[in-house]
Amino acid sequence: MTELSKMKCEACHADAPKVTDEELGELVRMIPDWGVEVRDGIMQLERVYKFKNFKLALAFTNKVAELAEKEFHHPGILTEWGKVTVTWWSHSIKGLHRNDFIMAAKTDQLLD
Ligand SMILES: C[C@H](O)[C@H](O)[C@H]1CNC2=NC(N)=NC(=O)C2=N1
Repeated sequence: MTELSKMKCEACHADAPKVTDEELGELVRMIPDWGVEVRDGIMQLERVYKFKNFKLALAFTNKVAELAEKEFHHPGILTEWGKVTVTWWSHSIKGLHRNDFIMAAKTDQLLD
């Protein structure tokens, strides 16, 4: 299977399929540093990135924002002193699409 971070997001429509339980099991193993959260019934991927200070946290935040605009798929981002929490889910289907796993893998690549 192609590495997630090398894949492209597909346009996500309201009738796009959520990942199945089986796909979820496979895909989470490909992004081991990410957790699965459920908020208001919406399944989400979440990771907390640690930094030495706020300036570095903000710089990473801006990189994530650029990535989101490039792929036209946008996360929740909480930027704090020394920490950035990134949360991916697909608004249009109120859950997880393959796109969210691709974007989580691409987010990790921003650290390189
Ligand atoms: C209006 C709607 O949010 C937009 O069309 C796009 C932009 N970015 C998006 N980002 C995410 N995470 N999910 C979406 O469904 C989505 N849709």
